[in-house]
Amino acid sequence: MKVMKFGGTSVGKPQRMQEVAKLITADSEPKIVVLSAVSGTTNSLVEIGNLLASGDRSTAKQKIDALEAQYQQFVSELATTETALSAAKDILKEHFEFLNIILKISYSEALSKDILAQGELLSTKLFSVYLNQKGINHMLLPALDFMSIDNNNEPQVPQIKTKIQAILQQNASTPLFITQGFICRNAKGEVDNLKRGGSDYSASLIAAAINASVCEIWTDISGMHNNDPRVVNKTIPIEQLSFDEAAELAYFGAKILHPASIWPAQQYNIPVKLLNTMEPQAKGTLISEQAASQGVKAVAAKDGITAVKIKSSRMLLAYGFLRKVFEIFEKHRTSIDMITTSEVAVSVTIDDNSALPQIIKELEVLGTVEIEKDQTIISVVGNELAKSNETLQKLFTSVQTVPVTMVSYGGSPHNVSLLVPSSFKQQTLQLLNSGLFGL
Ligand SMILES: Nc1ncnc2c1ncn2[C@@H]1O[C@H](COP(=O)(O)OP(=O)(O)O)[C@@H](O)[C@H]1O
Ligand SMILES: N[C@@H](CC(=O)OP(=O)(O)O)C(=O)O
Repeated sequence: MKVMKFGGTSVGKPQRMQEVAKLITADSEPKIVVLSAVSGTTNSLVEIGNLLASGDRSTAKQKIDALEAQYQQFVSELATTETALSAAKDILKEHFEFLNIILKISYSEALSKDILAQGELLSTKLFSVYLNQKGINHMLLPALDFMSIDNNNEPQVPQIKTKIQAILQQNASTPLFITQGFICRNAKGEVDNLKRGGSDYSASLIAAAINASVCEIWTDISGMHNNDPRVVNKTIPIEQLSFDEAAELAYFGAKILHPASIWPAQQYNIPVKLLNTMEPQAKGTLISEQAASQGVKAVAAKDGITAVKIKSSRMLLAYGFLRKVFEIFEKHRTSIDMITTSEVAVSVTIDDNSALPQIIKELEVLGTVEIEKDQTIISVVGNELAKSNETLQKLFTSVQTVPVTMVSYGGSPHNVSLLVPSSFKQQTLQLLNSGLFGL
């Protein structure tokens, strides 16, 4: 059995859904198909939630109506029989009535998650209507029946496994299951989600839970590219990556994959393929245990980083100092990305500033604290990067003109990270594209 995940752009138009139907029926292997929301929908739902949170119900109502009008147009193109059109319109009625009811209820965090879940519920149900119209045998598998996270927002893999396997056993003759990416239930049993872009994570978790033959992530580009195609002019696809390399790239900003989407596949050794819905013949990228070759594979950038530098003469020869620093970040549930130390100072980077004022206050007991906001981590990812002197030499020669504020290497042999002011991000990615890849 395999897992095929289609992202927002792959189901973003009625014609795209028709293409997806062809791709999932191209071979006879049983499959679980994971769909994201139609592209743009989750952003609209976020806006609606934010408007409700700020008490602006009338603009929220306008947004809901505009979204409904888009979906009415969508279903009028997708459904070509009266039965299908009526089924699709019933689905829209149900979900837009729900959004309109929410307008009247007082806003809460839990309600905002319910709002966000409407995108994936709509896309999967409408796709199911289309499959019925085409006479394609399938079953809708509600993600809220099996996908769950614990108190720390971590997926509960053993429970997911038990639940999904029971459903599959009860429906052993069904060749095709359609389910929602992104959405799940939290420890309180409420509707929740795996964070933006989380459908990749859903797919990988499902692939791990059913021990799939492969986890295919279908998107709008032919695999992982060597650099961010939204930022630099020329990029090339990478044919093969190891799990470790792919995880580094996903974590450090390659938007094609959700940051956490690799570990479930890696833990259960399930190959992941990145493929293009618009160009299904293209090779894409195979992600597996094996790294194809040594050397640099790709560069990625992660924005919205803050550097925190703690200087203390007391650090000199003081054991336990780093523990005290890390405990403060841990207490405020703020994870650290990069770390560098010298004898008198330690610098770390964080991507979540929500607890920064309290963190600074507590760090100031240990030493002087300097903060640098609007930074970007540029990660150069590959296999055994430092085995070749040439790689490091080329890397640092490339970025000679950039004011690099931190450098990190050694945490893994697959990553060299540089911290640069965000205003230098594009220039740095471009310089590395020429210096490391000759592009
Ligand atoms: N290194 C990279 N390789 C490929 N795509 C990348 C990379 N970095 C960023 N991207 C962007 O990721 C996009 C695909 O991810 P995403 O928009 O989440 O797709 P989907 O909606 O299908 O899940 C591509 O269109 C591309 O612009
Ligand atoms: N719809 C969700 C989940 C997701 O993964 O979407 P996509 O596959 O289009 O990145 C989001 O926009 O965050």
